[in-house]
Amino acid sequence: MTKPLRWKRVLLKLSGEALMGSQTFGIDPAVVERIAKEIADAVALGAQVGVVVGGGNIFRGVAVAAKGGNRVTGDHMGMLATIMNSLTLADALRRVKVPARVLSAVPVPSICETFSQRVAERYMEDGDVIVFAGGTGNPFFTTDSGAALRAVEMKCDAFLKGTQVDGVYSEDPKVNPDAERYDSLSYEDVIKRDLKVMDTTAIALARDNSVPVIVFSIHSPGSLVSVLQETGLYTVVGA
Ligand SMILES: Nc1ncnc2c1ncn2[C@@H]1O[C@H](COP(=O)(O)OP(=O)(O)OP(=O)(O)O)[C@@H](O)[C@H]1O
Ligand SMILES: O=c1ccn([C@@H]2O[C@H](COP(=O)(O)O)[C@@H](O)[C@H]2O)c(=O)[nH]1
Repeated sequence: MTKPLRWKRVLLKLSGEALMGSQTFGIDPAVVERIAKEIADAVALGAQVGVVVGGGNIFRGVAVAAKGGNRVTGDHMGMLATIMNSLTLADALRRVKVPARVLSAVPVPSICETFSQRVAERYMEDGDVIVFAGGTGNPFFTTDSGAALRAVEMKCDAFLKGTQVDGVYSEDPKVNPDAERYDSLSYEDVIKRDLKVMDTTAIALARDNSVPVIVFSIHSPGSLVSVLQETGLYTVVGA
C-alpha cells in the first residue's frame, strides 16, 4: 500500500545551482527532466505543488554589486534568470504530462502570465503545477524569500527546500565536512545561530505564519516523494 502524504499542498524551492548538474553554469536538461519526473510522481500521489526556482546557475545581483555595479540592475537580471529557469522547468513538466503554469512576479506578458494569488489558487485547485517566477518581483530579496511568501499566500502545508545538501548543519557542510547535521531545529535556532542554509527573511516569514520548512537534497533520487511521505533524509525547521 502507498504511504499517505504528510503534506498535501507544498511549495518546493529548487536551488538554481542544482539545475547545473556537473556544469559550472546554466541548465543541464537531464537534471531538469529528472526533477520534473519527481514532481510528476508527487502529483500522481495527490500532492498540489507550487515551485520556485532560484537563479544562481545563471545570475546573482550581488555579483554585480561586488564588482561596483548597480545592485538594482543586477537584481533585475537575477529575477530574469529565475524566469528562464521557470520556463525550462514548466516545459519539462509538460513533457511528462504534468499541466504546468508559469506565473511571474515580474510582468512579461508575451512570455508568461503575471502572478495573482487568486489565479494561482484556481490553477492549484485544478491540479496544475505552478512555477512561480521572478522571486518577489523586488530587488534586495532572494528566491528563498519569494518562496516563503508564496508558501504563505498559497496556504501551503510545508515549504520544501530542495537543495545541494541533505539538511541543515551546524556550519556549511561544503566548507566544513565535519559539521553536525540536525534532524530538526526551531526557527529561532536557525536565526540566532545564523545557519546560512537560507536567508533570515525567509525563515522569519515561515515562522510568523507557522509554515514548517523542510530542507533536503534534490540530488538524491526519489527524495521529493520520500519527504512528502515523511521518510528519507531531511531536516525539519519548525516551532
Ligand atoms: N548551516 C548550513 N546548513 C546547510 N547548508 C548550508 C549551511 N550554511 C550554508 N549552507 C549552504 O547553503 C546552500 C543552500 O543554498 P542553495 O544552494 O539552495 O542556494 P540558493 O541561494 O537558495 O539557490 P541558488 O543556487 O539558486 O542561488 C547549500 O548548498 C549549503 O552549501
Ligand atoms: O525576489 C527576488 C528574488 C531574486 N532576486 C535576484 O535574483 C537572483 C537569483 O535569486 P537567488 O535566490 O539568489 O537564486 C538574486 O541573487 C537576486 O539578484 C531579486 O532581486 N529579488
